[in-house]
Amino acid sequence: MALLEVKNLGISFGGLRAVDDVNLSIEEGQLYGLIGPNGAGKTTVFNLLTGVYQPTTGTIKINGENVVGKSPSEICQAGIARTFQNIRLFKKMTVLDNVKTAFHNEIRYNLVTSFLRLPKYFKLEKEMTEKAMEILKVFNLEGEANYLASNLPYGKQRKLEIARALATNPKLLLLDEPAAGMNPNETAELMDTIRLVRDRYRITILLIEHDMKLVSGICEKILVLNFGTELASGTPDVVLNNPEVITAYLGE
Ligand SMILES: Nc1ncnc2c1ncn2[C@@H]1O[C@H](COP(=O)(O)OP(=O)(O)OP(=O)(O)O)[C@@H](O)[C@H]1O
Repeated sequence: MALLEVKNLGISFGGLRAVDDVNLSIEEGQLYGLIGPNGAGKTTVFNLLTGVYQPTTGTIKINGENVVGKSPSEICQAGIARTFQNIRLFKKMTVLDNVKTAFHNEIRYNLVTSFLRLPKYFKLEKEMTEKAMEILKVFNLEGEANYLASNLPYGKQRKLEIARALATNPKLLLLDEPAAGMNPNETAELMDTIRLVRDRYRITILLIEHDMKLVSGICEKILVLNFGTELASGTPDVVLNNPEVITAYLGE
């Protein structure tokens, strides 16, 4: 059974069919790319997968469970986490605290424990700090743990967003243009980090990206959208050499 199984997914905004009859089957552990020209419907697919929008048609199953109709937080608990095209960190919080916010889904202590600073509070805080530091190490951000997120350079802010999404312990991680605004060195390093994250945490990754070097370098399969519909899908070498894809996207 595929980890993510999407069938006949569609949504309309007024008269515009932004996503139409999209099908997607992603195996556990796969690194999958979602590409297409501007306005093709890629971010809308992410918004549908994460419950931000409710589809007009179709089903979205994660490990066989249909998540259509669930709220974004319920979907996060079901195992789908995401990052955004424009960075959405808690800029006035430290790098460490940004990651720790992600644990509040799973680690809970009641108000009294927290208010009275009971021993359980310190124990859980220590555990969360250790777990967050472990994740920051994967992203080479442990040295900046106590910096304010806003003081990190752009490329590192992007990595911190991925670290925070990963801290929710997802089965499926959705990355919306993770390399946007990065220079070639930062992009190359990000590619290694994404591979490492997939291997170390055994998670499945679906990413939207315009950087074709990144897409062909790390994705095992690709789905191309154009005007909200599927234009092509398959391995990068087949898809990126498809004349229709070149005309619609690469040749634009
Ligand atoms: N909330 C909304 N209301 C109305 N139209 C919307 C809404 N969200 C998206 N759209 C429209 O749906 C279409 C698909 O947009 P979407 O942002 O998903 O494209 P995209 O492939 O992610 O583009 P880009 O690469 O530029 O980010 C566009 O025509 C967009 O204007």
